Amino acid sequence: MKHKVAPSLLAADFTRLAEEIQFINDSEADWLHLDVMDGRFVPNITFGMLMVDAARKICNKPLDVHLMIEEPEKYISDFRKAGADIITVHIEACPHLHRTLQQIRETGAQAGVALNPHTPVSALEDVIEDLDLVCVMSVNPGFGGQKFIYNTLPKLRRLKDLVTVRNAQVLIEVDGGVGLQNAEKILQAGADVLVAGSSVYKAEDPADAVARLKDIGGEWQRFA
Ligand SMILES: O=C(CO)[C@@H](O)[C@H](O)COP(=O)(O)O
Ligand SMILES: [Fe+2]
Repeated sequence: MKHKVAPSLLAADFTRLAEEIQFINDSEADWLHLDVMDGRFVPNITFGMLMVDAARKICNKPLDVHLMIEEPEKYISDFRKAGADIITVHIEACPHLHRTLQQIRETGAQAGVALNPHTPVSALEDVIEDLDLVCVMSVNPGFGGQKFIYNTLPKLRRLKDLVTVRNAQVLIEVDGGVGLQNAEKILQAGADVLVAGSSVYKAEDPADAVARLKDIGGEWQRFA
């Protein structure tokens, strides 16, 4: 399966939001990634369901909503109604993760769980079958434009092994500091989805940046 690229709107020019969302339709991007932050789970506040709702009206590709919020279970149905296709919660914010994942799937959305850099892959052993996506954070969540944490690569290999051994239908997403300089290594370590904020939206030619990210690893993936 060819990997997916999901530009993160956080790095877009907010004075030209409609165009920046429309760009997803016109480029080779697979999904639009939306970073919801509450100022409690992470030390930053971004946007909520109104932005998801606005993006839904413009974007004709799946909306990948990354909830960096406490008590995400309170807002899942609102984000689904706003148009989220994939809803990802943080394992560190979910004392009843299994119930929260069921809640997401009951809305009809795909269920994702994100792991902060310090959270081990082993934390997923008992929920791997209840997931559609695992988002491996390769920066500490809260801000765009941070440096990729290289320990993420062995972590991805451990996650890929777990998914393979359990034959789980789970996509592995990597989020934070992803760009042309490291994408091939990330894909080789097992990623299926690259989230890319700054490396796409801050590029001179964002459509070309997406095309190049999509093109990486073409050969070894085809023969893998
Ligand atoms: O969730 C987050 C950050 O918390 C990410 O989605 C970033 O928004 C990705 O941006 P870059 O690191 O690619 O600039
Ligand atoms: Fe994100």
